[in-house]
Amino acid sequence: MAQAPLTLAEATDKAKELRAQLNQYSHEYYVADTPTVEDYVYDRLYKELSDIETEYPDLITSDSPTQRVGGKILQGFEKVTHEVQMYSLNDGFSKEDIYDFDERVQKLAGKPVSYCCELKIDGLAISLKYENGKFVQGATRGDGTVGENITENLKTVKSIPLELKKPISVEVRGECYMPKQSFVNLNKEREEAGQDVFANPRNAAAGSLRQLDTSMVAKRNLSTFLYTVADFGPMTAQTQYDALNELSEIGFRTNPEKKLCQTIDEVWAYIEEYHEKRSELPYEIDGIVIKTNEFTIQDELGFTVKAPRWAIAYKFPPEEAQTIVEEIEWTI
Ligand SMILES: NC(=O)c1cc2c(=O)c3cc(F)ccc3oc2nc1N
Repeated sequence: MAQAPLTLAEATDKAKELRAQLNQYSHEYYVADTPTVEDYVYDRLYKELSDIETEYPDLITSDSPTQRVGGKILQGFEKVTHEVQMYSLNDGFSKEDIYDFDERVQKLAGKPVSYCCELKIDGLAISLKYENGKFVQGATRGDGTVGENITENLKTVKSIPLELKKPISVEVRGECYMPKQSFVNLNKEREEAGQDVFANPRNAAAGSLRQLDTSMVAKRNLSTFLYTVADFGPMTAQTQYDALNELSEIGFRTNPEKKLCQTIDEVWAYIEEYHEKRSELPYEIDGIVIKTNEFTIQDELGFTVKAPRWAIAYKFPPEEAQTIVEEIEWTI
């Protein structure tokens, strides 16, 4: 039976309730990877909200899940200057490089140092700015000082919160990537449509974020892992390991495979462990990032012109691209 139309007051309350419920379900699904409801439950509530917003467009808010579908055609991407430089990482390619890094760091720090180890996600570095908890700007790294404003495209990436769990102003950085399975599906579609295929998930993610039609980006199933706090605002973490947990607490998706290592031997064991596990992961990694864990040590060691002295990226030898695709096709 058709429901009696809602009054504006009823619609306002109902829209608020639906937004909160849908954003919670979306956080569980896209950020925490722990969905609690079936898709049809989400879809039914989404349609209810969408119908209310169609009836009362003034009720649409910037954090409404209906704003995720894109639908804007951009004229181009404006330039954004990073107030906090977005550096790159120095690379290491051998066990010796990693032990030399440890020797340099211990010497500079003048004491034993613990390391936070993270998988090196093979995607596109992004910077996200929030004011009073609301997502206001997203940008690419660019040359580290000037990047491109891709806010509208990043709004369609479901794991990027449009509103944080706390109304704080922060700037965070991380990687936007395309899961392996999405990459295979996208290339299959493109091949069937007679289009060029992407060489790897990183290129596919970069190509997706450069789309001027935001509804195209929404369909690319991009995701994120956040790993750096550039402007802390009221965040209190004193170590990289704690910062990752704090990022997760305020609503960001962070990578669960991190490890706090007390010695470089533990770091090397972690590198070997994930070199083995690499092909089982649902996303591409091209190595391991090793960072001194304490921020006081990071501040002491500082940066060269190009990169932090307190971190190094161990790069895995390139995996045969074909084996990745063959392995996934086998699982379809
Ligand atoms: N691709 C990555 O998964 C990843 C990349 C970086 C960086 O590029 C990076 C660059 C800096 F100047 C400092 C810390 C960083 O930490 C990082 N941590 C990560 N997990």
